[in-house]
Amino acid sequence: MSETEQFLTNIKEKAKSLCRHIVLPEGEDKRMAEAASMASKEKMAKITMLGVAERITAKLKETGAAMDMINVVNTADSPKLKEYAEEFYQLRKKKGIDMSKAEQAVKDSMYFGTMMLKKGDADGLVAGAVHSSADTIRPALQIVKCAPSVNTVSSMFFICRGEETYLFSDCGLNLNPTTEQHADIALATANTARQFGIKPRIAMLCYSTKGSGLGPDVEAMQEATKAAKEKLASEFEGDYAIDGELQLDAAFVPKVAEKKAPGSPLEGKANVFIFPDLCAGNIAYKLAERMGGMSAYGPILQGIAKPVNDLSRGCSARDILATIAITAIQGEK
Ligand SMILES: CC(C)(COP(=O)(O)OP(=O)(O)OC[C@H]1O[C@@H](n2cnc3c(N)ncnc32)[C@H](O)[C@@H]1OP(=O)(O)O)[C@@H](O)C(=O)NCCC(=O)NCCS
Ligand SMILES: CC(=O)OP(=O)(O)O
Repeated sequence: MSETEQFLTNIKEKAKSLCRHIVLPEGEDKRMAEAASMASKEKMAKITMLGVAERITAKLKETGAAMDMINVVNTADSPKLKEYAEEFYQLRKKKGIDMSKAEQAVKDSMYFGTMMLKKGDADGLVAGAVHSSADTIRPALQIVKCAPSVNTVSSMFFICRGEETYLFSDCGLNLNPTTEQHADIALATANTARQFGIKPRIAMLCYSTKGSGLGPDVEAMQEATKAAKEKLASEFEGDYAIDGELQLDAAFVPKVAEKKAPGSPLEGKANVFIFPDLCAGNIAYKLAERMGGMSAYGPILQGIAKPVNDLSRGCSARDILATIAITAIQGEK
């Protein structure tokens, strides 16, 4: 992992200029305290930490946090519980939730934090250092829901080293995307790239390049490429390139692209990689991070109405800090 990574420097600077309010529901985790402490000292965001207040405060003091930037909420006896339970009940009653279940649900910091976001009591949420991705993303899907005119919430990672920044998707949410979902994922990831100042060069990945391999998965990525091209042509604002189906080397190595995909608009210089399914995406990002020594920030949710971002349970405090910065930028108004 490079200390001079350009992406991290840039997003921290941008987040500082925004100083958004980010809620961390897993406030008792040591890495959360370390990340909150770093964010507070750099005046990167206002932070609310949820859990048992005494334990959180003790950990924050150990890290020398700037306490004027951090609010600690004892979730179990917050005066907001009643209001959040009522709202959660209204949102989920059609799904069979009664008032007593709603009261129980919002005592859980993950649901409490998500309700803070819903009610405008925070600008963004970061969790997943303790909870699995499913348990982090589910409350967001139930409460915050899709952004207007979006059908598919998806997730991506920023994969970084030195001056290099790549976007990988979907690595955390959609198990086996349909053709339509693949097109949504490609569009959403192109939009994320643009939001972070990157011109998207999108590769729709497979084990085959332009028909070199056979099978239903090849056909699926050919269909997905066609649908993604159509969606981008009609809905993406900005300059981009897209091609598929491509193997990773044909997407990423110019000399290999010349051989395997001559005439590809990507010319072996893709920076956005769309994976055929969650197995491939999740394994690929962990390979880049754990064997390739690159930084991996995410899963960053795309297409959700307000910024909620997940983490790997194996994350570091630095990963959390980067995710806080990304969340702040996504919430820019
Ligand atoms: C995220 C996940 C938990 C959601 O599935 P689930 O718990 O079964 O929840 P449901 O299917 O009941 O969906 C809950 C709500 O989210 C909505 N939803 C689910 N997936 C969605 C998507 N991709 N985009 C938009 N909405 C979605 C559903 O429509 C439903 O809405 P409703 O309850 O208001 O009707 C599931 O997709 C999952 O487990 N994904 C993989 C996570 C994972 O293991 N990642 C690997 C490590 S990063
Ligand atoms: C993103 C991810 O893979 O999360 P975890 O490592 O917590 O399963």
